[in-house]
Amino acid sequence: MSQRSVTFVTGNAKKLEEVNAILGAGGQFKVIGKSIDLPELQGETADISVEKCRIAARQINGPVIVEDTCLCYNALKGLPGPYIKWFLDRLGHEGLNKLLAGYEDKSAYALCTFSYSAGPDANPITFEGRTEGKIVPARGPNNFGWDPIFLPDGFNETFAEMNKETKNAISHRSRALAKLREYLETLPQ
Ligand SMILES: O=c1nc[nH]c2c1ncn2[C@H]1C[C@H](O)[C@@H](COP(=O)(O)OP(=O)(O)OP(=O)(O)O)O1
Ligand SMILES: [Mg+2]
Repeated sequence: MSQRSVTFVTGNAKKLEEVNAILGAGGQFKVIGKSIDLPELQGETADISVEKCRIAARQINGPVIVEDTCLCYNALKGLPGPYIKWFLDRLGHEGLNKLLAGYEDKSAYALCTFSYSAGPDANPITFEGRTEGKIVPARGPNNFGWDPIFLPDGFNETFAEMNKETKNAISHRSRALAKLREYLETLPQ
């Protein structure tokens, strides 16, 4: 079995670490990280991911994957969604909890949308993964984004408290990557 190389364009080292651990497991795929902070559209998540992917494919001039991650509050009808990066940056974990102070419903979901492009002229294809949970006051190490405030359904530990293997088994990212992997396996070598 020969190994396939996949170029993942992201400005986020933690994402790359997880994609390496998930897609790289088993040795079938070799993930090559390219650190470029790509411009992002406003709008629906799938469109953001697709446009990011087009830009990345042009810059790399070859096959690429990218992803866009959302944190969506049900009480806020899906917001902050794709804008979570800026909400987290300005409000912090406490502010992200306070946003829900006026609501009983603390439920939220993490949504990861990968896009794959075969090259600069190809149309990107998207793969989504979603994990349901709720927003809680921060618990656990503050190593990756909003992990300390996301408590996945069925668990007593936040994403930040659980070990990496557990997060990677149930995360939005791993669910999207399972679909992407299946697709990549159908491509000619
Ligand atoms: O599993 C995760 N657990 C906790 N936090 C996370 C996760 N995944 C992304 N995040 C954070 C990073 C950023 O604050 C925002 C998504 O924004 P997003 O544009 O997708 O990521 P980014 O700009 O850091 O990297 P990229 O260059 O791939 O766009 O949520
Ligand atoms: Mg980004």
